[in-house]
Amino acid sequence: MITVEEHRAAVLAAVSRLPARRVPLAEALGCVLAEDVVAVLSVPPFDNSAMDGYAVRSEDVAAATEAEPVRLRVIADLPAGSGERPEVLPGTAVRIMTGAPMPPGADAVVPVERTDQPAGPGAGSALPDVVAIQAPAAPGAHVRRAGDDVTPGTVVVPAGIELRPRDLSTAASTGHGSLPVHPRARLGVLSTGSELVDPGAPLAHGQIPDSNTTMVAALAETLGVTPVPLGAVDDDPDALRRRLQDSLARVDAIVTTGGVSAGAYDVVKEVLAPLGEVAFTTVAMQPGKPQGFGVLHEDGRGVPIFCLPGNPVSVFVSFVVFVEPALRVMAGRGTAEAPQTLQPVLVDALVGEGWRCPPGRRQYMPVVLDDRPEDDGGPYLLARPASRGGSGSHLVASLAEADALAIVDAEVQAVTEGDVVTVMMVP
Ligand SMILES: Nc1nc2c(c(=O)[nH]1)N[C@H]1C(S)=C(S)[C@@H](COP(=O)(O)OP(=O)(O)OC[C@H]3O[C@@H](n4cnc5c(N)ncnc54)[C@H](O)[C@@H]3O)O[C@H]1N2
Ligand code: MOO
Repeated sequence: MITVEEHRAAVLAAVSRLPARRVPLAEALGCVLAEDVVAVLSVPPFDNSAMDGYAVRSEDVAAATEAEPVRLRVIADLPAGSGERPEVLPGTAVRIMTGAPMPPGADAVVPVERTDQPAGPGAGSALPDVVAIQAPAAPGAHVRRAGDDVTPGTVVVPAGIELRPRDLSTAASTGHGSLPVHPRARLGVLSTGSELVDPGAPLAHGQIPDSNTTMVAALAETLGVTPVPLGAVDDDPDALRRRLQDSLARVDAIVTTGGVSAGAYDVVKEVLAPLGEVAFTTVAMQPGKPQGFGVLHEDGRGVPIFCLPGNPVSVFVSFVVFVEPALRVMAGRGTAEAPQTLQPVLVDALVGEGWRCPPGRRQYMPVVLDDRPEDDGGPYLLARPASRGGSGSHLVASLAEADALAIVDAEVQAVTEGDVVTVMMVP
């Protein structure tokens, strides 16, 4: 048996960041930006109105009051998006909407509420011949200047960040329709086992719902990875071989579940072990002992393949401990040199109810966390097993109860009430 660290190091040595490519903004959310975003456009791109109202020459309206309004001839209407440039000469005004370009000659906007005209659409929205301005407007009033926010050439989003919705808005408003990113990985998800049927379908004797495909695909989505469901295959070596061959071109990595231990029908091992590219090993952990990992080659590209054990809790733990770090490296979000970038957050918890541990294997125990009422300087969280059945790798239904995985060293034989354990917060 090898240690968790040894297996994870072997995995990380074989994966690398996906090469950067340009993707449309709609596909860039959550991706790591490969190059600085440099503004091509100013924001705003032109002087424009901040209010619905009338574009005027400020000197024309300097003396305007409600009692003695200044009357200006309305020469044009400028909705946002208008490409017209009517010139505002002394004694005239242009009706203007928020976001429309300031017309030449005008240097201020009087909001519609400071005129004799009705506000809003509908009746009364016809363009008047004359507007009575009831308040003065200083030069620049309600005008948003071109480049107020950003001018061309400015770095607006730095390379290396994980793109958030507002970064995408910044890129769009500064002139970009696509960005160079380390793209979302596509993770092929393949379950094996002749006992599997689709979730929700009726079961014949001996059959069970395929819960692994759904869980692995959803785990991928929580990481911003695109799941590519490859279905469930029977314990038939030819069918598995064909499915893998047909799938390689459309994925960047593959997770299989099941078929990796010592059974007579453990088909994943049977098909992949002879290729020599995938090594099968046992890792000193519980659950998740049997593991396969390697790199398949397709068109000059390496496609890492994780062959996880079939038991659903083993799949969950193996995903978090081995697959997630690799996917984070592929996305450019983590590196082997900074382990905290590869896994969910670790915190301490006080044990409220103990459990037994397997000899010689590090245990990943699904636990429920409760807040502690005490404030004695100890951990704020209280941990107890998520399932009365302990850490059996088939106890899939109670996995939903768990908030975290308690990590217990291989030498520990039992965790008892009052111990402090490290727990990994899991999705
Ligand atoms: N003689 C030995 N037997 C087993 C060993 C061993 O060392 N020697 N190891 C045990 C451990 S530990 C594990 S974990 C499992 C791993 O087995 P496999 O990876 O070969 O998985 P399967 O046998 O295909 O399935 C195991 C279990 O999980 C259920 N399963 C499988 N796929 C799904 C799915 N998609 N959705 C829901 N449940 C699934 C399957 O029905 C089995 O009950 O091996 C032990 N045996
Ligand atoms: O290692 Mo297996 O995953 O215990 O159940």
